[in-house]
Amino acid sequence: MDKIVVKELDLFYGEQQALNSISIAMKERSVTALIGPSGCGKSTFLRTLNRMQDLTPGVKIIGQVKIDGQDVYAADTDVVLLRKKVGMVFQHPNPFPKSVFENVAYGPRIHGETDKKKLSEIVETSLKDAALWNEVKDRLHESALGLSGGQQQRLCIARLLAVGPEILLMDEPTSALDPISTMKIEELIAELKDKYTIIIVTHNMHQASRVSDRTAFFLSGDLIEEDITSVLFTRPAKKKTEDYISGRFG
Ligand SMILES: Nc1ncnc2c1ncn2[C@@H]1O[C@H](COP(=O)(O)OP(=O)(O)OP(=O)(O)O)[C@@H](O)[C@H]1O
Repeated sequence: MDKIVVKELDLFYGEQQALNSISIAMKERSVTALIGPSGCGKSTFLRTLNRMQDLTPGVKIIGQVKIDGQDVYAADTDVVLLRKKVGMVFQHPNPFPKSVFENVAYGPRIHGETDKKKLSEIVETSLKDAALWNEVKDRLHESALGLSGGQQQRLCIARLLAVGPEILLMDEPTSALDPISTMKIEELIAELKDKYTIIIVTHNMHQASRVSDRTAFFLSGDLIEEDITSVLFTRPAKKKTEDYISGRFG
């Protein structure tokens, strides 16, 4: 079933158009990778899915984004609920300067959970689901800033999972990590897709082919081609895609 359906989406930063009539559908419980050279609009597109662009002055968006059939840009959309449902992980892990426990408990608390036992359960489950529990269970009350970069990124994922999202947006989640930490995040993505719909921006085509079911290739604000990942990388339909994946530019 389609979880996200985008139709003819244009985005302008002031006068400059950064997305040109993007149409794409993303299935529930699947991983879609967004690839393309720097500045092609991958991150911009990703941020339209949970209205992160609302925070950028001068942005104009035309077209439609529907999640579970609901128009994300409708006037009555509750943006706080939208961001609970559509969580985001960034390029650089950004845990709060608080304990491991408090990082994960933060979201549920904001959404009104006060029961200590319930909070402990949520923290444990979220850390387990983010494949971090075994590494931090004895240091839950130590600062999150003492964790390694890879652990911090998994903590940020646990922090998202704690509020019960359905869609996870990942903007180059491993670009600041070493190869082993990267591998752990990739393994985690493979596990998470049983429950969540995942969209990942990556500069790394090997990563796209390892983690995603479908890949979308962006160029200069256009969605050039979107297909099953193995098809896009072996038999692309468009010349521009072929040039990019064979390393002729970008
Ligand atoms: N806040 C902003 N204000 C103005 N222009 C912006 C803003 N953010 C991005 N842009 C422009 O929009 C275009 C797309 O940028 P975007 O960051 O989405 O590309 P990207 O494909 O994610 O690139 P990268 O891989 O380098 O992160 C670029 O031309 C960029 O300069």
